[in-house]
Amino acid sequence: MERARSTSVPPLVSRTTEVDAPPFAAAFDALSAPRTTWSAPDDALVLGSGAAATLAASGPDRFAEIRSAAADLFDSGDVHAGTEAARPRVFGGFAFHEGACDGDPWGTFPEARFVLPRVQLTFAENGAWLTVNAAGPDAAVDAVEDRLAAETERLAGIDDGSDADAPPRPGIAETRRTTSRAAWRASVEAAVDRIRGDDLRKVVLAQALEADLAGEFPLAATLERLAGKYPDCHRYCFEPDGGGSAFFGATPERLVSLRGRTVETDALAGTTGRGETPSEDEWLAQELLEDAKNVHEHRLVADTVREQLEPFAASVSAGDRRVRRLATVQHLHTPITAELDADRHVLELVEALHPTPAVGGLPPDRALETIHETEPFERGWYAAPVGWIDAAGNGAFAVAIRSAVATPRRATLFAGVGLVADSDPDREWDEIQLKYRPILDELEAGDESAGAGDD
Ligand SMILES: C=C(O[C@H]1C=CC=C(C(=O)O)[C@@H]1O)C(=O)O
Repeated sequence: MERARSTSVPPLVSRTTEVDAPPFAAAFDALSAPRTTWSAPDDALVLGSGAAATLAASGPDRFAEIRSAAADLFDSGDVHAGTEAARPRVFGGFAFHEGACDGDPWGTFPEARFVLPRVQLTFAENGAWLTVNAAGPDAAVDAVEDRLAAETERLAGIDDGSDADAPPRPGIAETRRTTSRAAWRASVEAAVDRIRGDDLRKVVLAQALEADLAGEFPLAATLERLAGKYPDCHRYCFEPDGGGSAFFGATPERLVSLRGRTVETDALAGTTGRGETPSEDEWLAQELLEDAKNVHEHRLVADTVREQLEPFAASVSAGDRRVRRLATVQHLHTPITAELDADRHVLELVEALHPTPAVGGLPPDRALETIHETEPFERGWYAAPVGWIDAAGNGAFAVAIRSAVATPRRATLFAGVGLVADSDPDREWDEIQLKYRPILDELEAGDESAGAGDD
């Protein structure tokens, strides 16, 4: 069994001060790799830089190994934080399944990797906070306090970029699909046959789209634009050691958040487009709420999430099914909350829930087998859990959809759809194109872009 590797070991020293922070994009550009960003509708925006400790793991025990490495790291913390959100956290994610990072563009992404940032800038409701973390035998309070003073000064000297225009979108020179329309039709028909044959109840099949960029990819500006357009989504960005590429996105799907014994999660599945007018939007939403295929596809997710939480919970309750409206699509959404029956670590819940049938399928083993046999690319961290963990075992995780891996001149986008017995290949193809839009819109540079055609 491979053990989680920690490049640094406790003790952990962490100091925080309140700062006047520059705008997010200016701070992001000024900080060094590996950089991490995390932000959720009910959470502070955190920007991490460097690694005071890196926890990595692979294989079937990767969730447990990260949990135990994080417990070791946080075990002997000497932490002074001015506010809850600025306390040290490790940020990172997991591969969708074992072996999912064996191939392009995932070469630099381990199957599980969490980083305690050396420098953590937190934009919270009660102000901006700068945290410096150190871990390992050489971690010393004096050195951390000196570094905090130096980083505060450095932050104050960052040009806030207010005189400069945000860098433009890079434009797309060329795109390549992993899956032709003919191959897609054949795959969907084969999956639907399996579902009708009782072998499978649901499977989520995905595609990837590789885009050669016409100009340099402006990561900070892209993250800032996504934040403006998707304020209700979880936004995330992870650079592997040394930087050079980044996995990022804006996902509407929370996997799980745990604070104390209170769990919040979402069932999100079943999709339609946006209308041209408010009344068309409303009509589409109503049709989605009543559509038997989408309701079935959604119910499988909501029921499974509830069932998976039950063994941990004193109570589980689900809200009404509703429509979640995003900039490019509308989804069926059921919010689910639970109270745990005992203290648990958030990664126990992550492991139990992933992959939900919103990104895997049912039964899970058969769905994963179908995904392996069908998809001609590796999912890597796409559709997998990304988020953070703190010293108390609290944390928040999102499902990394509406995402891409980007290097300065290339981006690979991912999108998938849930298939049930009456799924139609062409409608599902169109849905995939809609799900590329959040990232594609940030890559295309108006008219001069080649864009992603229909076939
Ligand atoms: C797998 C994806 O979306 C999932 C989440 C919401 C709705 C979905 C659907 O309607 O098919 C998918 O289950 C994706 O965006 O790549």
